Amino acid sequence: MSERNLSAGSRIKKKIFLSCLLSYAREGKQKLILSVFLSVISITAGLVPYYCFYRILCLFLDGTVSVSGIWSWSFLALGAYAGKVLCFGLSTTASHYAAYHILEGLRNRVADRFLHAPLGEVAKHSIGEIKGIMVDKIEDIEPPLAHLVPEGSGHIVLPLVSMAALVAIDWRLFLASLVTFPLSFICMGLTFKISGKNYDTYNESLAQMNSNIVEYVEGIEVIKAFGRAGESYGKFSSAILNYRTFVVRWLSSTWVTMKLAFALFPSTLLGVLPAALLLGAGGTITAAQTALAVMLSMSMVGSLAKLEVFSNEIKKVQMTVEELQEYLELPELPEKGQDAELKGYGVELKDVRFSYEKDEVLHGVSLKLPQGSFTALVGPSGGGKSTVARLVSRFYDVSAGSISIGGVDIREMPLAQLSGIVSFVAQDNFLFRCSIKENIRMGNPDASDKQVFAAARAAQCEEFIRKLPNGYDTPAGEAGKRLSGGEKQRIAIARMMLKGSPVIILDEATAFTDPENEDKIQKSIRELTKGKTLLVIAHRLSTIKNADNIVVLENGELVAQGRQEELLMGCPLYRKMWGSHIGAKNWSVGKQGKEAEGNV
Ligand SMILES: Nc1ncnc2c1ncn2[C@@H]1O[C@H](COP(=O)(O)OP(=O)(O)OP(=O)(O)O)[C@@H](O)[C@H]1O
Repeated sequence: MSERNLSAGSRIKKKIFLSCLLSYAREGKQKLILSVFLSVISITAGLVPYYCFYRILCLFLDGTVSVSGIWSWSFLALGAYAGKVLCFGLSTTASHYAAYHILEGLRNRVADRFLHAPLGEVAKHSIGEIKGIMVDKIEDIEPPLAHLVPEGSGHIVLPLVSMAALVAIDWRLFLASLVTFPLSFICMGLTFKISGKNYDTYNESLAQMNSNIVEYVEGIEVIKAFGRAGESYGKFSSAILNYRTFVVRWLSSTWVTMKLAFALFPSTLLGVLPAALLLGAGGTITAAQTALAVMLSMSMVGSLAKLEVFSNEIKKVQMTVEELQEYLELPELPEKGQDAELKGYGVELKDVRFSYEKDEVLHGVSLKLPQGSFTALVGPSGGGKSTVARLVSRFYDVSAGSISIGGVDIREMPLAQLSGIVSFVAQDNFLFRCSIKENIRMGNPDASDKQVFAAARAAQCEEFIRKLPNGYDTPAGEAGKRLSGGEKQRIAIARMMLKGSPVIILDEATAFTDPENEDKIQKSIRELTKGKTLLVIAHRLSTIKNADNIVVLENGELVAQGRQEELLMGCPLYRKMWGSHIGAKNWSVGKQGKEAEGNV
């Protein structure tokens, strides 16, 4: 069991898991109360036919039997039975409604936590693990939740009423009904103890299996390319085998105690039947009371058996909620509630230090991006360029120092305000499962189709979108498979253009684009970002040579900054990078028999 799980587990023990669940029911709460109420009526109504039968028996035994008497008790029994069925149906409908509200609340809460947590916290969990908890585990608690509260409360009431009736007939009958309880409790306790011990291992092997499945499917291209199909399939199938072996062993370890508990707990008849017969034979109770005692004892069997199943289910729900707690309490980036008043959209980094884990990757970076300026961030790989971009977008908080926009520390403004101000286009861009048009419109949900098309044209998307089977209406999932990396990047740029935010960060945003299109996109970007604060990270130095300020970052430190001419004169690292870039360009253009320098 991981440390994270341990701490989450100990935290939840202080909370009552049921109240934690109910806190997510919101408008489903009234339905849940209604469901409990209807269930208690249903179960109590289920006892009425037994009572009616007892009264009919009394009529026979007393010699006062009449057709009208039998009819009226029979009608009452039938009416009560119909009421029981109706109330039960309404009760479970209401409880399913409430259960799905709780599931919705839990999923929304986890999704919201992921959105507000630092990216590092999200990255600690594999996709398989997250899918396992958000889809499967949460779904698994629906059936117990929908049946547990309404039916459970009804099944508690019925044995209580039956036992009270047994006390009313003769208290010894009540004691006799409890005779199998101690042994069944011992067996149940043992079952819980054995299951509980293995629950964390079960979760780990389930998460492992989920992760391997996701990895296998996601990495299928690499697996094929490197001829690792056999090896990867082996890893995948051994995770499934491990899971199966563990679960079978786990179930076998509790089989005997669980079955004994299930058999003994509802066996009230074992004590009540001999006791009722003895008391009846001795004349302490009447023959009708003897029959009623036996019927009452039999009426409890179903409820007690259900209660036992429910106790198992409750334990499972409790364990799932304990596990969920880690996600429900994922640390959030602290944020202010009210929009901050900014003095413009200039960005400033003051002595910024940052570590993803132990090692510091930015060592006191100070940088000013005046409003409306074009700043380029260049430097060797791993120097910290993308980290700066992620920090300005507040995917993480700085470890020391500060970042401000318009003179306000970005930690002092709500995340929604910041995301409205900053547009971030990364190298790998994600397309959502909706049409290409809607993917672009995500930049500004209020944009008209005309504005969406204009942004797509400016980002050089129009030509390839028109070639898709349904043009702009092609689903991105379908199109995603046939779009190149560069085309996906251009869609992300169109999205950014439509958003029109005052601070724009492009992190290798055109790296996959061919030179001809890149040139056009760069022109559009420059046109559309006029007056905006632009931060561009690029390896192709020709795309940023006209920047107002080129910042060279190496090993997490700012080595030099200035315009291209100044850096070529005063920064050996930049000169070397430029030389390599020109060399590479000469080589590629030279191959096509063109003049390189003229194009730079
Ligand atoms: N999520 C992460 N967790 C831990 N370390 C990270 C993470 N992302 C980046 N790093 C490390 O931080 C350092 C800076 O990485 P960063 O991606 O900012 O560099 P970069 O200059 O953008 O590199 P490149 O030009 O190759 O994109 C590197 O040493 C990298 O290994």
